[in-house]
Amino acid sequence: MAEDMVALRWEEPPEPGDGPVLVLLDQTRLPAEEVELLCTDVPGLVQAIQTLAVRGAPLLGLAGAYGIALAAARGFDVDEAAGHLASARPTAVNLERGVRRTLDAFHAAVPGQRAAAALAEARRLHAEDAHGSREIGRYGLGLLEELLPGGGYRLLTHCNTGALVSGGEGTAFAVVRAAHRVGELRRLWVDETRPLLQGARLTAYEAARYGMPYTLLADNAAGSLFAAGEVDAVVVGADRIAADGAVANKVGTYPLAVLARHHGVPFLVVAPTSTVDLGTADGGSIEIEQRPGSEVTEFTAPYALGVGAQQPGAGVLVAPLGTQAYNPAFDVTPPELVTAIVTERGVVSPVGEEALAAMAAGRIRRERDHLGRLSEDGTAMG
Ligand SMILES: CSC[C@@H](O)[C@@H](O)C(=O)COP(=O)(O)O
Repeated sequence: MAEDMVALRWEEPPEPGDGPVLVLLDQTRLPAEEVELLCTDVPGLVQAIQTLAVRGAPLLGLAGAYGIALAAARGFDVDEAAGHLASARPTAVNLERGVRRTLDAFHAAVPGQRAAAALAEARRLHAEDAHGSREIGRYGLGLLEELLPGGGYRLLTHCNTGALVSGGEGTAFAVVRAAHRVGELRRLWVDETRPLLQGARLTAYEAARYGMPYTLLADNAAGSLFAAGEVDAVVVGADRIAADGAVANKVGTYPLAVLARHHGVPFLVVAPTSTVDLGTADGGSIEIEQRPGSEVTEFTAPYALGVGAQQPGAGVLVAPLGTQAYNPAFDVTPPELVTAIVTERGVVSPVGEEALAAMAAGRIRRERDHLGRLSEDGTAMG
């Protein structure tokens, strides 16, 4: 089995006196080439976040956390760095949380120990993410076994949620990996994920790497696939889950949820509890990132997508010059369309405010809660 890709790593200075480096696998260059991007300052990291060289909710959390550690180690103004990093992209709550956690650790330490404390906290988050990802795969597979007892799953996924977004195997893709490992992945349907093609460029890349049976489709081909009865379950990630269970994820997720409901297919959202934001009441309160229209009006070949090459005019125009484009990066799926949310603590189903709050408070009992049914005292029962 192929090794997991390392999406992000911390490199200590080669010589005393040099600063450490945050090394990112530049996701804008995949699948054409595996190129590393070296970040030595906060503006460089902010640019990498905004151009999607580093992306996906859990990895954004790690990038934010290590960004604070980098700022601290290199003697930059850490509070200023935190402001720039946390606001680099607005929708994935993990980014601001990764920044906040590390910043708090930095300030809590005594002077002289602060840079080390920030780095230790970033490393803790990294390890937690890897561990959480394993648990997510386990719970997700358990849920599939329960919902689809015949095995041989045909799963549809959107965007990219694998090792490229995580310290481990990812979120929704960790469930796909778990199904593949036990020989029950009959087909992975990969939505290409317009306009930046995270499905085609990244998920297909990961699926091929791990020898999965996968097929790529244009996003608008999903309807005919459901109609043909070819999808057993949809598995997607999340960028922010509001207190009522509304899910913000890559644009194109909501239409899949509507299709899934129409065709009676389970729609599973897979995310660490760090993506659940009880401070955001509902889907309407989630800020949705709007991206440049040029991502829609122009085609840019993946191998030319490198950081800096995403300026308007860098690609080939596919619409009349001056065309306005609607380009939200995410959409919101209402909780009533979500069959279950799979986290590293267990499965929440049905999705609702009370169940999510109990889960966030750690009151889901492991092993026995695949259906997430709540007992009188708010704990999950099997
Ligand atoms: C675990 S990844 C979950 C989400 O972050 C993922 O589905 C997604 O929408 C990523 O969007 P991106 O714009 O590529 O950062």
